[in-house]
Amino acid sequence: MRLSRFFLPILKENPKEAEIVSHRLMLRAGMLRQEAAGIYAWLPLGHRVLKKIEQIVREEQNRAGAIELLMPTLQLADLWRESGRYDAYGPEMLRISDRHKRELLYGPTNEEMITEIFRAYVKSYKSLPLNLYHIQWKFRDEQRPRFGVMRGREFLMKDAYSFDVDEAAARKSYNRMFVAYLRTFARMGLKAIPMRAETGPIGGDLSHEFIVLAETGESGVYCDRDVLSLPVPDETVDYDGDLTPIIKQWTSVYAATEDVHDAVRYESEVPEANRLHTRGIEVGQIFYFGTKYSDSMKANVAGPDGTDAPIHGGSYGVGVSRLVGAIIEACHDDNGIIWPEEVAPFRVAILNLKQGDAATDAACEQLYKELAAKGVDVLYDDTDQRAGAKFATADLIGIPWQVLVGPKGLADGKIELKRRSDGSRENIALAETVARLA
Ligand SMILES: Nc1ncnc2c1ncn2[C@@H]1O[C@H](COS(=O)(=O)NC(=O)[C@@H](N)CS)[C@@H](O)[C@H]1O
Repeated sequence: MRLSRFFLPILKENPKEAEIVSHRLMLRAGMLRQEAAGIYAWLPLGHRVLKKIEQIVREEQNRAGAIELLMPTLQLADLWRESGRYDAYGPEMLRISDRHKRELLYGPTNEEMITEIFRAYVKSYKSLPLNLYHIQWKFRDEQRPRFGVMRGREFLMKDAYSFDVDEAAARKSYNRMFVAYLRTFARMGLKAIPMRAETGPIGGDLSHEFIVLAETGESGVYCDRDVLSLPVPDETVDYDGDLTPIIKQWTSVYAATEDVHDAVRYESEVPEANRLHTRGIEVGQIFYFGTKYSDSMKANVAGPDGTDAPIHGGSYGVGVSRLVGAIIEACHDDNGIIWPEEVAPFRVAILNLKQGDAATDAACEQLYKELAAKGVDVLYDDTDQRAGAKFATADLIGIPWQVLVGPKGLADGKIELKRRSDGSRENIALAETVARLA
């Protein structure tokens, strides 16, 4: 992409409404624009990151055996009356009536709808286990939307729903999602710690929140520092195998959100030096809720003995749009964002330090073409800004690799390669650059 033809409305000043660094940087880096309280337009740079995050979530859900579909954002109120949640959900629910005065709502979550889809088609235990998911916008009329995408009103969620014949099978589905979440967040360069959590309006009695430690996080957390160095399963993990050793390893080290914190256990189990009481950002939450929805909505299957019984369910959410902010909270410095390579909007930024100089322009064009031909996401700053402004922009928007091309270096056949994450620079031969970055 040529920056001269992109749409990147960088802000020079810090927007006053931004209270936390991720909100500030998303606005300054031209990633996001507020259209209403808690409702955002995703500008091109932000949209590229959102899509990269979404794709990692999708890949790990698919690897764990979940099957993608897409449910609508609008749902019939009557569907929620079946489960009894229509009134229970409270003011966070956006209630809508259409031209025929039919009562609808903008879905805050989809347990009822996925249960309706399931019960319409699945009648036998032989079709289980089943895990269906989608990546869809949600609406929750938060009292106080704040911190940008961290607590929005319209936000993007991956929500998966598992269906099993009994609790034992449902716990296996839960464990598959637990492991998939460990992998998902690690691939984004995050340390997200699974912590025992409250179940709240979703229900059930087993839930883990996946928390990224960050001072600005809304969740208070207590954990044993050792949990930060546990190994994340690699891509050879066998989702059809026994995952309990992994779950046991990750749940035997103390880690709990403040609403389920057990001070006595914490004090007795966690050595003083290992105690970590801090804050964190909840980037995902998983629930086992048994027959909560299948009872009320009559989602039954015939068991091996032929008798009908309600399925055992679980739901598994990831805050896809919240993750954009969470990653910035975890990966930034005074100059701006530092994108982990897997989610960066572009992998390489080419900075032409003397726009208009024939040799420099030619070298940049050549590099741009060759890198693009190798499928590398490149942003070529071909604007007529002076070099200092180009450095500042590249640092602000957090592109992992900067290729600095100027007449002095070119005279020796060299360019300067800068790594955004640690600021390290090295002079390399122009001819080597593509091989280094492709
Ligand atoms: N207001 C919000 N703004 C941005 N992200 C949010 C918001 N509310 C929740 N999320 C994200 O969505 C994830 C899942 O939301 S949840 O309420 O915990 N879980 C569910 O809704 C279940 N139905 C999972 S399928 C959360 O972990 C959080 O990362």
